[in-house]
Amino acid sequence: MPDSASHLGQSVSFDHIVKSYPDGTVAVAGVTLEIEAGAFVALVGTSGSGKSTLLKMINRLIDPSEGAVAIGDAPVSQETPYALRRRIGYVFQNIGLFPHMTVRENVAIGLRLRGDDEPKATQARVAELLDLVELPQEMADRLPEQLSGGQRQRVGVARALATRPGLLLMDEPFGALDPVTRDSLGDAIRAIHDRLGLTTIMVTHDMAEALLLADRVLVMSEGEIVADATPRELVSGDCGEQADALVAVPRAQTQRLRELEHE
Ligand SMILES: Nc1ncnc2c1ncn2[C@@H]1O[C@H](COP(=O)(O)OP(=O)(O)OP(=O)(O)O)[C@@H](O)[C@H]1O
Repeated sequence: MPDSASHLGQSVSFDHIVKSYPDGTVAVAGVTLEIEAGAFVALVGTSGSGKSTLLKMINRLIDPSEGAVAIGDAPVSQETPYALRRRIGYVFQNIGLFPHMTVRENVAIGLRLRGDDEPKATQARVAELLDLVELPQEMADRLPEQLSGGQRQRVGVARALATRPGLLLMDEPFGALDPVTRDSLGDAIRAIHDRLGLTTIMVTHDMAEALLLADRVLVMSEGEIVADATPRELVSGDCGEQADALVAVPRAQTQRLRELEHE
């Protein structure tokens, strides 16, 4: 059960979205889809398939050339990018913490920007967020350079959730991490998603990660969604050539590990 009504996930819709650039590149070539409130969706595909472009059109880091994106019933184009981003959590690879600010200051930055900086309340909220991302409280006074890569990503998640957004966007959030850290952070994110009742959209090129964490997997190729299926459906096959090729990678690895066990 979600523990905080104020986070409440929202639906996201893409209506005939195209993004093309002056040099003729078509990054997104006509995407229409609806992501239901509360879903954990993974966007997978090979490099250059348009995943990041599609994600960044939700928080207006990129505006579409054609079509409309909406959160709930509200078109994102009607809100200023600044206002929009204050209510959408965004986590990306190498999270971009401010190096001269402590963990506490980094986590609280969104609260401060909206004028919500009463010291006691901020302190309490930061403590709550550190608990949520399973970081020890004593790390609040450290600088980012005094943390491991995985710990820094956890700070990034805490910062993204500080203002209680209902929507969490993640672009390769575990990209730079070792496999063990990646795995435990993935589990932590999924638990946070469930606990807060968020809508989460995660870009990854790792099909295994998508299959293990998401409820629904969208496969992109050359700017189009070529498969839209649950992990179970993807593993069963028949979700199209590109999807099958991506699923074949973790499948072959699992098979090889099984063989090693019996050698
Ligand atoms: N400013 C730009 N001008 C021209 N083409 C661009 C621009 N930005 C992105 N592209 C192109 O748009 C396509 C989609 O890029 P995008 O970053 O969305 O892919 P991606 O699937 O997220 O890739 P990756 O997994 O490598 O991050 C790519 O071919 C990229 O080169």
